[in-house]
Amino acid sequence: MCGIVGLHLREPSLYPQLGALLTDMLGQMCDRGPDSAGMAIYGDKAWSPVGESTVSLLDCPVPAAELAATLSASLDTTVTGIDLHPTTILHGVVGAEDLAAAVRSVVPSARVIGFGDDLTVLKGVGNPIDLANRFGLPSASGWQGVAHTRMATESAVTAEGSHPFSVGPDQCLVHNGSFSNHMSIKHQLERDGVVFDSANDTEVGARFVAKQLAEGVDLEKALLMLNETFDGFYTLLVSTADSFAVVRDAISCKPAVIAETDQWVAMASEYRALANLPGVDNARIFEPEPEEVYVWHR
Ligand SMILES: NC(=O)CC[C@H](N)C(=O)O
Repeated sequence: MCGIVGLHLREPSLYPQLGALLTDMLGQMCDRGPDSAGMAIYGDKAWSPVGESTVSLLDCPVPAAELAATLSASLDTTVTGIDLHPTTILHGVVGAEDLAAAVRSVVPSARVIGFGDDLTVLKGVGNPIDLANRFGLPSASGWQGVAHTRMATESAVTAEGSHPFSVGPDQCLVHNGSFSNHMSIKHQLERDGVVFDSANDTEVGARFVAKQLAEGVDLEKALLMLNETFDGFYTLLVSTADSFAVVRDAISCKPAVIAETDQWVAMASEYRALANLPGVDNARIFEPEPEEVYVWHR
């Protein structure tokens, strides 16, 4: 299984409710993925302050404040750290790629799991709703959020194997299913210089999409290329600094439902995760078609 939920808000008055709405959606999907969970929030002003970049990392060997002090000295700017075990968040007035590079050099054993101007990624092992509450997701705000509950198929149950996979700036990809040809695609990407963090099949999809985006391909085209390249089962929710997208494989046996109103676009593995959204009774609700790419822009 695995459970996916995502919410792209169009109506700014709903931004303060993003975390509460997403937590309720995630709670409905706990039984689809009890192993571990993760979430990506776009625009929370405490985790990703305006004008600063944010880096999320796993398994930081030192307290966030200590790492932040070291980074502040080496980058000559103020870096702030937040401990949300096992995730650590760092933000500062410095480019996201520069902050991520500095983190990798100061704490090479830690794993960068997200970076960007607007994005915070949180992941962990355990009951998804317990993790969400521990991270403080219910009080998060923002304009877009994605969450995932994992039942592992392709790699061990670890925080690094949990979704989202966020491997490009402000990008996030979550997956229900399993890719059947991911090893050959991974080897090709490695020959092209792409470096992987985990043995997970979903990371291959995320690295493939990130590579296309980095080369200037737009998100819709990148997902069409993914359709042409990847075999297996997949429902994917992919988000970027300004977009929210859904794509499924040709057979589409992994469930997905989309609901859309003037105020928001939401996607989930099952309708029950959408049932409490405000105004859902008047939403346009549909099941995404096989191999069709759906993209909404901010
Ligand atoms: N159950 C699933 O959908 C698993 C997704 C993915 N193959 C993983 O193992 O992380």
